[in-house]
Amino acid sequence: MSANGTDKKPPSPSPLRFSKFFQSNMRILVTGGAGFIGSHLVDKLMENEKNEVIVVDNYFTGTKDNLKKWIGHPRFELIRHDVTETLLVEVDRIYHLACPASPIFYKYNPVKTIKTNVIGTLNMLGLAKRVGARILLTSTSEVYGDPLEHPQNESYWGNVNPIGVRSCYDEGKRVAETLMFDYHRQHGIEIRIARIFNTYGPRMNIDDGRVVSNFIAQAIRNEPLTVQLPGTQTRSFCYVSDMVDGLIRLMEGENTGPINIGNPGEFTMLELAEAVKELINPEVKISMVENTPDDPRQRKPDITKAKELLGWEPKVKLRDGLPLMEEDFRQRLGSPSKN
Ligand SMILES: NC(=O)c1ccc[n+]([C@@H]2O[C@H](COP(=O)([O-])OP(=O)(O)OC[C@H]3O[C@@H](n4cnc5c(N)ncnc54)[C@H](O)[C@@H]3O)[C@@H](O)[C@H]2O)c1
Ligand SMILES: O=C(O)[C@H]1O[C@H](OP(=O)(O)OP(=O)(O)OC[C@H]2O[C@@H](n3ccc(=O)[nH]c3=O)[C@H](O)[C@@H]2O)[C@H](O)[C@@H](O)[C@@H]1O
Repeated sequence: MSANGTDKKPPSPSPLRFSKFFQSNMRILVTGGAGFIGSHLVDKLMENEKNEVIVVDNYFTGTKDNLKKWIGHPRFELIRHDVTETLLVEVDRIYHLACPASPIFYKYNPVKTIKTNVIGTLNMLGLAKRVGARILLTSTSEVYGDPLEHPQNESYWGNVNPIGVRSCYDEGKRVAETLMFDYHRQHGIEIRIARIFNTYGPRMNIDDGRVVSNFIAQAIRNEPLTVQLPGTQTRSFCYVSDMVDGLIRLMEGENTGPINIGNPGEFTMLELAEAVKELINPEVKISMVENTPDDPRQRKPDITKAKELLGWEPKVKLRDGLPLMEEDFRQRLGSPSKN
C-alpha cells in the first residue's frame, strides 16, 4: 500500500509521448494558462529550457496578451479549447487551472461554471489516465465555505451552502477534488491538489470584481474604494510569484495534498482599503456598499502542511506586493507612474 492509500500503479505514458524526434524532458499542459495565475505559471515553467509548455484556454476570462512573449517560441503552443470538450495531447504533467475565478465571472453563467469544474476536470483526468500524466488541480479555499474553524487546515470539511449563488464554484471544486481522489484510488493516477487562498498580482483583470484589483483600479482612477459590508470580513492575500512557487513544489513533490497554499497574513476589507489608500492614493474616499449573498466572513490558511511537506512559505508581504501590482495597473490604465 503506498503512502497515498492505493495499491494501483500509475498508468504508463502513451507510446505517442516518445514519438517526437526532439525530446524535451518534460511536456507540460497548463489549462487556463491565459489567465492570471496560469500565465505567471507559464512564465516560470518556460524559464526551464527542458520544459515544453502547451496552454489550452477558451479566453473566457483570460487573454492571449498575457502570453504574448511566448507566442511563436519553439517550446510553446497555445490552443483555443474549452476543457468541457475532450482533448488529445501527449504530456507528462497537467496543471489544471481552467475555471473562472472571480465571483462576478463564475456567477455569470453558473451552469457553465459547474460544467467546467466537473466535466472539465473529468476530461483532464481522462487525459491523465490515457497518457500516464501527473495532474494538479487548483482547488480553492472556498471549499471551506463560510468556515466555522479558524484558521482553516486541510482536515476541516467546510461549511458550504449547496444551493447558493456561489455553489457552482465551491461545490464544483469540491466535486473536482472528489473526482481527483476517485481517479487516484481507482486508476492509480498521480494527483496533486492545491487549495489556493486569495491570490493577487499583475495581470489580474482590471474590472474583474475581486477586491484587490477593484481597490487598486479605484485608487488609480480616484474613485471611492467600494468596501462591501460589513467590512470586518477577512481574507489572506498571497502574491502571485509565491503562489506559482508553491504550485510547482507541490507538483514535483511526493504529496497528493490537498495542501493549502496561501499567505496567512489576515486583513479585514477595511484594513485592506486603508493600506491601498495609504500606499496608492491618500486622497481617495472609502465607500461602504452592499455585499453579495454567502460571502465568507473570515478566511486564513493554516500552512503547516505546506511548510513541512513542501518546504514552502510565502515571501512577499501585502505592503510589498501592492505597489508591484499598482505599476502594472497604471501601465494598462494609461495612468502615469507616481515616480
Ligand atoms: N486567484 C485566486 O485568488 C484563486 C483562489 C483560489 C483558486 N483559484 C483557482 O486558480 C485557477 C486560476 O485562477 P485565476 O485567478 O488565474 O483566474 P482567471 O480567471 O484569470 O483564469 C482562469 C482561466 O481559465 C480559462 N477558462 C475558464 N473556463 C474555461 C474552460 N471551460 N475551458 C478552457 N479555459 C477556461 C479562462 O479563460 C482563464 O484564462 C482557477 O482554477 C481558480 O479557481 C484562484
Ligand atoms: O481564495 C479563494 O479561495 C477564492 O477567493 C476569491 O473569492 P473572494 O474571497 O470572495 O474574493 P473577492 O471577490 O476578492 O472578495 C473578497 C472580499 O472582498 C470584499 N469586496 C470585494 C470587492 C469589492 O469591491 N469590495 C469588497 O469589499 C468581498 O465582500 C469579500 O468579502 C476568488 O475570487 C475565488 O476565485 C477564489 O477561489
